[in-house]
Amino acid sequence: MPARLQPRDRQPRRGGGRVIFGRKGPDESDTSGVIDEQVRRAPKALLHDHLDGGLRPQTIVEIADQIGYAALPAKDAESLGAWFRESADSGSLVRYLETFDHTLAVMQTAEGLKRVARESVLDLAADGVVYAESRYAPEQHLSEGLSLEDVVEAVNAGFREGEEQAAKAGTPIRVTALLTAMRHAAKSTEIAELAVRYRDQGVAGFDIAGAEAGFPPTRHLDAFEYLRRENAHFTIHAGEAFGLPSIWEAIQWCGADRLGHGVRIVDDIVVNDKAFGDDVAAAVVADTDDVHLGRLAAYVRDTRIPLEMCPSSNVQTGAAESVALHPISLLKRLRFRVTVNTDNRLMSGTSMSREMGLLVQDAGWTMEDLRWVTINAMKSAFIPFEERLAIIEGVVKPGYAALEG
Ligand SMILES: O=c1[nH]cnc2c1ncn2[C@@H]1O[C@H](CO)[C@@H](O)[C@H]1O
Ligand SMILES: [Zn+2]
Repeated sequence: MPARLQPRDRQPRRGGGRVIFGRKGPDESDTSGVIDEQVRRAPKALLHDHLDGGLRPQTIVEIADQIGYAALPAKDAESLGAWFRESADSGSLVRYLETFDHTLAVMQTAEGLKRVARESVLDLAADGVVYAESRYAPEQHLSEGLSLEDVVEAVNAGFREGEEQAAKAGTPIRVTALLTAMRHAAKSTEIAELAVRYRDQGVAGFDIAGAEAGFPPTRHLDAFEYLRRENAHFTIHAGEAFGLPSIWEAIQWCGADRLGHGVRIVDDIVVNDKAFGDDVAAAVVADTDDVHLGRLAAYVRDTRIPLEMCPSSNVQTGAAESVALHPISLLKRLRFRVTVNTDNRLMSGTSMSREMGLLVQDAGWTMEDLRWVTINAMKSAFIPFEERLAIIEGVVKPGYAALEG
């Protein structure tokens, strides 16, 4: 029997009763502002954030106006932001992905890409993110004549400007790019080669994204085998809208370093002799002694494969019922290599602070848990080991220590 990792009585808390570093605040009814501020000030690391899913609504309106894009579903920033959140709330990944047509439309020029990239860095830095991997699919930005190289260089220029401005504003951040290939398309080897060509110029790795059902990871095996021969890093969106076969292929056929979402790994976990999905409410708070891992789930945990989990996004696409009942809390207690991410800040109306705040408020997470997932994320980042260590030791640990004091 594995050692019990958490006391049996830890139940998800809804609203009030928030916990700061494992203790309740002095006045329970008055801790929400304190914890929100603590979470915002805490150093955060983000591995899974789509550049084309994180635009400011105002920027979309302004660029659309400049380039004469007339198909926006709303004319002012506020209603446009609401439109994205509501449309993405469909319960289906395919419908969720349709909203990207409008963000991609304003990201077809070097100027547009650079602006979006710069602003995303500033927004993340202002939210307390100190390290981010930002992903996008270069093949989706070619409709106005840019080459793949033009796209990567424009985004990199925006990231560098954003980093400079953020440092000047007293919120230093390091941002690196992941190049995504779309899983329904046939450009993955070309994009993998692009990622390797720019590996020393701001690109840290590769990913595949898009509709999961019907497009298994092995469809892109050539790209993954090429990347492995090149000693390059990659993650795969798997186990979000499709279950275990997708995760198994991503790891055991393709050799993914990390999993994007991976939330359906719970399909290989039995809790109280029942499938996770049979009684999610009981499973998510179950005693870890009552949990049995199948071979794939055990492999993922044993080999410390990082899970890039995105609670709000999963609720919107129907991959999870709610943040309170999201499998991330059980996986955290089972000590999987769990990380917390935003996925698409625009479509979910979210930020790292909001995702973390929701886990505290709705699922009973503590600041200690947030520190743990932040260190998990830094350990799993695609930048070199000593640079990861420098951020953990020089930024994350002191940042949390200062909050605790
Ligand atoms: O959660 C997701 N699952 C699968 N694909 C996604 C998700 N979020 C965004 N994209 C897809 O990735 C592309 C490049 O950034 C986006 O254009 C979108 O189609
Ligand atoms: Zn994603």
